[in-house]
Amino acid sequence: MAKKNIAPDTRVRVDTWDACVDFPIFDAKTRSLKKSVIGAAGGVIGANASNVVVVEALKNINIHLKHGDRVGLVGHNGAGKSTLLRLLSGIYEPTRGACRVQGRVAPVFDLGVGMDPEISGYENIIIRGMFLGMTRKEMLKKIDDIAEFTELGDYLQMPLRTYSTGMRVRIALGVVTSIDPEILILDEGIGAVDAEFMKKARGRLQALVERSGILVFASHSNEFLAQLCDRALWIDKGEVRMEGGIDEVVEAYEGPAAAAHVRKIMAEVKADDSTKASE
Ligand SMILES: Nc1ncnc2c1ncn2[C@@H]1O[C@H](COP(=O)(O)OP(=O)(O)OP(=O)(O)O)[C@@H](O)[C@H]1O
Repeated sequence: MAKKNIAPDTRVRVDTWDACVDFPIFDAKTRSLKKSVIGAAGGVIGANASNVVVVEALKNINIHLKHGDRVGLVGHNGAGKSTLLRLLSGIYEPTRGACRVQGRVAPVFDLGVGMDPEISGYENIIIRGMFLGMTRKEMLKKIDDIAEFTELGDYLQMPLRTYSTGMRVRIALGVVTSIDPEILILDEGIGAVDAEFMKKARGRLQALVERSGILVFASHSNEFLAQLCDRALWIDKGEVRMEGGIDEVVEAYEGPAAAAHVRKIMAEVKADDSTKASE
């Protein structure tokens, strides 16, 4: 894709300073937890000063993102990736430490939020856009373009409850890539679309990130990470274990074969981009 010379917006930033998120679990018994337990998956389980069981989902997170950063989050189940996305979206406040997000955030992870199963795809496009801060009038101007992008045809007149997960994701991606969020927060769920559609969406997502700022994307799919991001954070038991290029982090997390696959995809994306740039 041809890079446009747009001056980076220094106002758009994401910063966290020693941010922690604990979940108190009031109905768990501390007596059965003799000491802090570390299992293979999940955050550390401990107890707070009042002897209430707490899950330490995030611990001392320091991240500093600026315009143009495209960061992937990798890590085991329960490592804290979704909690971090929610912290950056303002859904969770840090229990300790601080988190400051400057810019318009569009979270695309809870496809249930801002969508109504009983109304049509068309109407859902409008309410999803309104959920992300657009007006009805602005959405009406964009609806034809979004409808065409989703390729859902007559299905757009059917109630959303008749859609598959991937069809819902098409609507969510169509809406989010048609508006101009400054900070885009995506998770795994977008992997529910088929490969061909993802290829199309990738172009729009990349254009969106170039136009408007920061992407944070949590995924177990190295393929999607390599397509959308250029840096990665390995989240492990609520902490940032490593930060670096996608291939370096995947190599440390999953080994050389996975890293080789990531490098192959990065090379394909680069070749694809230079073809488009010369067109
Ligand atoms: N609402 C909640 N209440 C209590 N504990 C929670 C809550 N949400 C997450 N946790 C705990 O916080 C830890 C981090 O969970 P999180 O969902 O952020 O992990 P993840 O890295 O996104 O995992 P996955 O890859 O499986 O989606 C886990 O131990 C989980 O049990």
